[in-house]
Amino acid sequence: MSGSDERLLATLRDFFTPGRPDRLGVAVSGGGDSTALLCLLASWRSDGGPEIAAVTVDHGLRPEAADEARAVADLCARLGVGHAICRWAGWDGRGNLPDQARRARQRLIADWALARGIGAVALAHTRDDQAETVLLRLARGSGVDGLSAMAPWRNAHGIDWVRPLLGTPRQDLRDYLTRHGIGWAEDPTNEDERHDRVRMRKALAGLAPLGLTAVRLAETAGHMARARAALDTVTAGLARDACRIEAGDVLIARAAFERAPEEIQLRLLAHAIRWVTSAEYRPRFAPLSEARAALAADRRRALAGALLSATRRVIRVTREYRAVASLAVGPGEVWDRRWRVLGPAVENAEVRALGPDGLRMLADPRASGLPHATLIASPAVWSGARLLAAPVAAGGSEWRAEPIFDAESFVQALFAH
Ligand SMILES: Nc1ncnc2c1ncn2[C@@H]1O[C@H](COP(=O)(O)OP(=O)(O)OP(=O)(O)O)[C@@H](O)[C@H]1O
Repeated sequence: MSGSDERLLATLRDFFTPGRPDRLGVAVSGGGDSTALLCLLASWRSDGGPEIAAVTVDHGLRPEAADEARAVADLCARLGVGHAICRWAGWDGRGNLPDQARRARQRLIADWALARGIGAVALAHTRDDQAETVLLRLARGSGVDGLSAMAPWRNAHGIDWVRPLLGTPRQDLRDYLTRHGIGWAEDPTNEDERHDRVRMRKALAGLAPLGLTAVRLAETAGHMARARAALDTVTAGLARDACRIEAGDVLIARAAFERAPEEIQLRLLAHAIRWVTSAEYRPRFAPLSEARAALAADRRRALAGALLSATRRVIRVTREYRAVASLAVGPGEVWDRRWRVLGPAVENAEVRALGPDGLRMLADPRASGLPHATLIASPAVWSGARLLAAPVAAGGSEWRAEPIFDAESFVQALFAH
């Protein structure tokens, strides 16, 4: 084994120390990076590394894809590594194809791992991928979170995704394969200049003589990741000390909020909005910053499906009625990803927002003490235009609204990065 091979193996060992899993999944596209990761993990396995199993997703989008997946299967057979091919046949011809393909791939790989009791899957992103990501994020005006680029570890879809090669140059992996006479597939989209990432890769070559190298950009990502973790910790502290959950709303003690630095205020608001709306992404900076200024001036703002309002003592982040006005599910089903309304079997019963009409039908609309905005966005049971129950707004019926959300998760999610 050459010294270069030894260094690559040491990278893997260091990455997984402490906490080396007994079994590890590896996602292999058949490209150079993931083929090298597969071979390195197989080599480590025979020297004390974890058991491994490999998976390839055939998106069925390029004619060569099936052959490439078979080539990975052949290589795995030679290495004595179990391998599965998952096929994606889900594209409906609409939407952003690369994005849909990536999401489908993640779900397929996670399902593959979960079905085998594999808790962690390794991806082969390299230092060059990291540097390209930083450049792409710079071009979008990202802040600390965006510039921290890809995390070496993250949990999603019920499994851990790990990137042990984030500090390794792509060329080192290609050299490794060449040294060992192992071939790989070149994905033609990696040369297609219609992709921003490809143009960034080419631009990097021109920027390197100015000192803007992949090494430097990856270092920036590392600094930003540490800063991000610190900011998240402070935000979580504020969430723990100054926030409570009421009927699914986030209530923030205003004095404590206003004492916090602007960056922490923005992070807490973004987190509260995401939590209340179950959104995948945080709101964009400009409208978020504008909403913060509006609150400081005692004005309300609707943002990304949430309604933000302030009284003298409390900032309240509520689900916006307009965002849920057209949602309808059967009793017992999840409504707005947040509530499940349960009650007696009634034909034609439907769960919809209470809305202003429903609120007017209540005998005592003020009984719960909750604000108007919270009440109209709360789940209610309807039969056509007839209100059967409003379990959040008014008790005393056979119907109850079970929160799907967990109030504890509001603080805990901030520690999850
Ligand atoms: N079709 C696929 N099947 C399984 N894993 C994949 C697939 N595509 C990508 N991956 C995994 O995700 C990682 C990142 O994907 P990305 O699209 O950036 O890589 P890639 O261009 O396919 O390159 P490579 O295989 O050389 O890493 C890959 O390194 C690999 O671990």
